[in-house]
Amino acid sequence: EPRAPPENIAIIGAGIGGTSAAYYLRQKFGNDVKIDVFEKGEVGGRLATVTMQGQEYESGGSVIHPLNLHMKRFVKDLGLSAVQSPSGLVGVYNGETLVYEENSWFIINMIKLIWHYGFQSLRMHMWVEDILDKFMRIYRYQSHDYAFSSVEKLLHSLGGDDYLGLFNRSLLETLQKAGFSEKFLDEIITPVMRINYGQTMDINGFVGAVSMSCTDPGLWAVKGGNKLVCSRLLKASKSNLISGSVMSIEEKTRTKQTGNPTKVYEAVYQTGSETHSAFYDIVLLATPLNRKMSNITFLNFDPPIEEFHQYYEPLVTTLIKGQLNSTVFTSRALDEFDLGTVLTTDNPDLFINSIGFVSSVEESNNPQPKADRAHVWKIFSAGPLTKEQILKLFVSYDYAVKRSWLAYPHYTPPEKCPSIILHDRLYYLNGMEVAASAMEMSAVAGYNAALLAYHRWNGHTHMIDQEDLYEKLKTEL
Ligand SMILES: Cc1cc2nc3c(=O)[nH]c(=O)nc-3n(C[C@H](O)[C@H](O)[C@H](O)COP(=O)(O)OP(=O)(O)OC[C@H]3O[C@@H](n4cnc5c(N)ncnc54)[C@H](O)[C@@H]3O)c2cc1C
Ligand SMILES: CC(C)=CCC/C(C)=C/CC/C(C)=C/CSC[C@H](N)C(=O)O
Repeated sequence: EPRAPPENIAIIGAGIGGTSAAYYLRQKFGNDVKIDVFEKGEVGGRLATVTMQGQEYESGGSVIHPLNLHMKRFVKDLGLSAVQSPSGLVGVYNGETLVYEENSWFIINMIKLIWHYGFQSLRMHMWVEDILDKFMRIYRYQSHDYAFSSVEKLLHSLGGDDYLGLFNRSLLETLQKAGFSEKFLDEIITPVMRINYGQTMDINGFVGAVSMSCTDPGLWAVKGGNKLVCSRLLKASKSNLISGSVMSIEEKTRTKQTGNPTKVYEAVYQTGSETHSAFYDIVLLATPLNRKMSNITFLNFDPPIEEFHQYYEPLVTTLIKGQLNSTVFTSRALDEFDLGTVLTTDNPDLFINSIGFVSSVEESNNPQPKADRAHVWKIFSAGPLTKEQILKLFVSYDYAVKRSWLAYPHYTPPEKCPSIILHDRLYYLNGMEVAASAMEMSAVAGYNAALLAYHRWNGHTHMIDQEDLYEKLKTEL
């Protein structure tokens, strides 16, 4: 007889990871289970917007890759729509001059890239494409309900030891071994790592490939804001949103009038000034568990639940409406400055990682800012910008809005991913970020955790950590 479904499930965190998990748990366990989703801040988490002059702009997760099939499917299933997110013409600034500038003519760009870097740009594109092709296998595995009990086993299922090896070596080591030149690595690869992860090529090779995929055409975003996916997933999953902060989790034994005593988890949480507790059969932790980001204490577990010390990179997103001082980057006349995004090399004198022209969440990016007009620009920096620094970058500005984050893991390969199964029916999603931090990665983690919880609840061990899945499913239609 199939086991009766659980009565209560708790998900801590209403970002894309937690809300994806809620969506898939509902699909697997059916309509009778109660799903509570706890959120201490805004639904969406690191998918967030800031408002300037009545317009909303992405301040957190902004672009989605065309091959991110979970995000694509959510937008379709949840009645949302996409807007294109072109970055406009890209330049690379080294603190003195633009070492590379894109041209609006494709053929000119090809000639410039070959002139400066030979065929390395083409080789890089092929390396990234191979890694993303293998990553796409996860969608077939999950569509057949297969789950993995660790991030390492999931990565290994995509491409064996070599794929897992990406995760254990730095991007620098990987690309040096592949024969890429220092000039190409310093002027093209490092600036992309700086805009996407605020780090250098010391990050692991897998997240480096994920980061480089952001140079592909066809990047998009959700019209109205990427965070809408989370609120719509919550609604579609018929979950209960509890606006409160979970402080502790402890395993308890509950005896009922009928039947045997059962093991449950007690979650103690605060809403406003009041403290409450509730009991759950299954708990999913959909937030980074380091103290600064979630501050959840695991009480009386034996053995104790590991402490999480994963350092997350501080990052500040600043949105400024003003007229860019293009003379910072080039001596050319203002009206000849046509770059939409300026990346930077790893120069300690530079106080920004990047600056890019952005449109509101309601419209597609118009990639061609007019140099003589005030636009909204998004700046990523390690710390808050001073007024002097802003006045260096802008001839004049009307508004500046900033949002500070603990944005992504600080990557230090060889990486050791935290466990997904922390205890019998206690699951952790955000270890996936140690492989790569992106909204699609959290959606994959949410789906995987939902499948894992479902199969472990029902004893479907054959659906977990299956070897050679790629070969097994190759013949499936
Ligand atoms: C500035 C920035 C730019 C980015 N750009 C991109 C991009 O362009 N494309 C892309 O794919 N990714 C991007 N990312 C990464 C992406 O946004 C994240 O990987 C993803 O949103 C993480 O989702 P999550 O649900 O795993 O975690 P989060 O979004 O962090 O959600 C965790 C939630 O848990 C809540 N929480 C924590 N502790 C508790 C508690 N004790 N009780 C209750 N609630 C709790 C938090 O408030 C939070 O809402 C960016 C991130 C940042 C910061
Ligand atoms: C998960 C896979 C296979 C692909 C995801 C690619 C992707 C969208 C990665 C996001 C990387 C990231 C964290 C970017 C942050 S900055 C984004 C953008 N450049 C901006 O300026 O907002």
